[in-house]
Amino acid sequence: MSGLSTWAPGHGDPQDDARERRSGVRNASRGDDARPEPAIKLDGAGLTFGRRTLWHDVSFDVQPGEFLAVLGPNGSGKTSLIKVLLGKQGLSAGTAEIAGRPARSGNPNVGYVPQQKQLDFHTPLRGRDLVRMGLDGHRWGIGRRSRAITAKIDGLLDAVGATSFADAPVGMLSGGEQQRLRIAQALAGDPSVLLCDEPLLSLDLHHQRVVSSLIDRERIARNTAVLFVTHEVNPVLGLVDRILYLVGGRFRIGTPAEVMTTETLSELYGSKVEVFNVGGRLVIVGAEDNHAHHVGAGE
Ligand SMILES: Nc1ncnc2c1ncn2[C@@H]1O[C@H](COP(=O)(O)OP(=O)(O)OP(=O)(O)O)[C@@H](O)[C@H]1O
Repeated sequence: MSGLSTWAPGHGDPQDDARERRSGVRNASRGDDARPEPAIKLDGAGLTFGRRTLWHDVSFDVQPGEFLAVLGPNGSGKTSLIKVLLGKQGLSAGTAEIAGRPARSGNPNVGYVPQQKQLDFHTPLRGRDLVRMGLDGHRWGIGRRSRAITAKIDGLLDAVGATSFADAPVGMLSGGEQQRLRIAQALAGDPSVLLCDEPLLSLDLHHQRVVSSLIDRERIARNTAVLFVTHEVNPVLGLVDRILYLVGGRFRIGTPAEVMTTETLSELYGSKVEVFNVGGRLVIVGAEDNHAHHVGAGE
């Protein structure tokens, strides 16, 4: 796998400069003294299942406060990357670190929004219980009823627009309503790294905006690093600092302006892919036609 485009912000693109200011990552990227520990670091990482190599030689850092979108066709290994960072999937090669330590399961500094799965109708929990499960018990002394906990949960429920169904059994809620609760749950622990697997799936346009800007506010307020897997980049295009694009064992990483181009994506897919900017929205033509060739690459 080759990642030709390494992160090199500050090429004079005003949008890039704004992104750096928002995320406060300028010093980190230029090797100044104030360089923080990367929130996420992959070094020579590879993942192979049997004879199939999903990706290899993946090296990149995500800085605190950075918003990285991960794109790629079905089966390109996006969810597997998240599983590695959650410590649920071991690498075949290389290392994966969260804040300087090997990725491990149960890390309270990592928030996770899983790919959507409808909860069982009989799940014996209310919405607010689900959110409460995301609180770090050590910090909040879970078990004690505290006003601070209630206020925290109420604030999160309000932020995702879930107050009106917070006391309903979760299994009875729609997919989008459950998804908003999962996002509140993932944010409840004030994570320093937030891993989101298709968090906008099944949300209507209004709630896509609500959820994206909530995640972004959290990123800014707490300098949270966000790794955001999505098939649809447009809802977060104005928020992302960089894009990691995986296709058939290859990848590119860079700013949206670097990665989301006809030239870069055609090279990555190995066939003609066109990127059009239509009123600020990116329309990609040809990628879905071509990805089938690449899903099995490396086998
Ligand atoms: N534990 C495993 N053992 C064998 N194969 C696996 C395992 N986990 C994932 N795979 C395979 O790896 C490939 C990539 O899966 P992954 O879920 O990471 O892709 P993805 O890019 O997230 O796809 P999608 O966009 O469809 O969600 C799939 O073909 C999947 O079947």
